[in-house]
Amino acid sequence: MDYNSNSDSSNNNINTCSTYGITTQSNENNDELWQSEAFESLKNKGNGVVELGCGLGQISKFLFQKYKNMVGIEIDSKALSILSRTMPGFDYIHDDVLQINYKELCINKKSKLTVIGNLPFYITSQILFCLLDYHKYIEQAVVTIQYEVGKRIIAKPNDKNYCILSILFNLYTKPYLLFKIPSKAFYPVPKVEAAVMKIFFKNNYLNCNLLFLKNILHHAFQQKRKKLKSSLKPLLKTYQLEIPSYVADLRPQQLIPQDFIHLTNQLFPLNKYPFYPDVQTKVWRKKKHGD
Ligand SMILES: C[S@@+](CC[C@H](N)C(=O)[O-])C[C@H]1O[C@@H](n2cnc3c(N)ncnc32)[C@H](O)[C@@H]1O
Repeated sequence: MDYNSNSDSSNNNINTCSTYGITTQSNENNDELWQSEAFESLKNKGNGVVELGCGLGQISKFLFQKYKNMVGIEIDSKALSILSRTMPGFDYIHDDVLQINYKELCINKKSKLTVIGNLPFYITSQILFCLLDYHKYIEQAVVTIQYEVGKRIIAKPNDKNYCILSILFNLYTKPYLLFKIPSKAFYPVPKVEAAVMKIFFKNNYLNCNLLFLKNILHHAFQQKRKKLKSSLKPLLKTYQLEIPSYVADLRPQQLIPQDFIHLTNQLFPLNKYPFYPDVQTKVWRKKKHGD
């Protein structure tokens, strides 16, 4: 099966910071990223620029110079109280990034969103799934994440990192793993390596019942060493369906992302299992998170 990816998961294609003129030894030098080419494409005063976890403003101070209409989201009230003194005029929302309604934010800002952030590692995946649920309202994202998560996002079929994140980010976005940031660039030094990702959100929607797509992906990747005829058995049994012969003996890592859409439509066609994307807006996020 052919796989036409926009990214390359090989280590060779992951630049080091110095490729971007960023030496890696100090926070000061990493600051250059936030003033750099990563945001060249923004045309206005940054109406749609949203910083997730703005903290004490280490990144915001650079962004705010350029994008006066940006907004930061931060859960820590102490950080915000300091920020409001050090950066007067900076607009922020005191809330959990997982509870924000990004559709409303997009409408209020009259602009698709550019999401920026040095993401809190403990909820990186949940934030990424949340952004996928709001993909229609987001133009691009530039985020620091764990390097391992970045490798999973850009992984291709048959790569050991190929997983649900790889499939969804391929379907909804064009993801690029730009470069690694050495741990010592952070304080306190994290146990894992970090990397910067740039993600362009495609202007499309997935034409299938997303809840069944999710179900199929979960069953398939929960037991990813098994053939699909075995891993999907419980789901197929519930709906009294037969697995199509062309995928029966394959394992999930052998399918390209589009194959999963195709399979979903074969097993759960929209005319029998309708799906209303504007009503069912919470698909990829965990149920307990906000809408
Ligand atoms: C890695 S720090 C980045 C801080 C700052 N932007 C920087 O780069 O130095 C992550 C920030 O996200 C905030 N944060 C953590 N969980 C959050 C959540 N659920 N919603 C909003 N902010 C959160 C933390 O308080 C912290 O300020």
